[in-house]
Amino acid sequence: MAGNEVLDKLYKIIEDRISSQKEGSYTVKLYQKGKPYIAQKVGEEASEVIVAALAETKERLVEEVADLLYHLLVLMAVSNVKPEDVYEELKRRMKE
Ligand SMILES: N=c1c2ncn([C@@H]3O[C@H](COP(=O)(O)OP(=O)(O)OP(=O)(O)O)[C@@H](O)[C@H]3O)c2ncn1[C@@H]1O[C@H](COP(=O)(O)O)[C@@H](O)[C@H]1O
Repeated sequence: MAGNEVLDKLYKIIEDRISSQKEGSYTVKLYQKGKPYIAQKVGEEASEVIVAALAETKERLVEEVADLLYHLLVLMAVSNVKPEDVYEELKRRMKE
């Protein structure tokens, strides 16, 4: 899988978890706690990215960015925002 396909694939898995309510899924656990809780998790993960960027190793930063991206995708999924919506907005802004 090409690197740029990973977020799309993860988003689809997240959508599947939410629709199937798969047992033992962390995504389902987040979904059941509701959007305010998921939004709060995004804030916490963003703070952890900041700490890692300023005071920890590159490896920790990579892990924290991955945590943030995952939680952001869950928040997008429960808000019915697709990755394509974000890609379109980024393309619209893009200056070359
Ligand atoms: N990419 C991720 C991913 N990144 C981070 N996390 C989870 O995010 C949590 C972050 O840790 P925290 O300490 O902040 O949270 P916690 O204490 O475990 O839980 P809280 O009670 O605080 O919510 C960990 O439990 C990680 O396992 C993820 N959980 C799932 N995925 C992927 O999402 C897909 C669906 O996973 P499931 O829903 O678990 O099947 C799969 O492809 C997974 O690989």
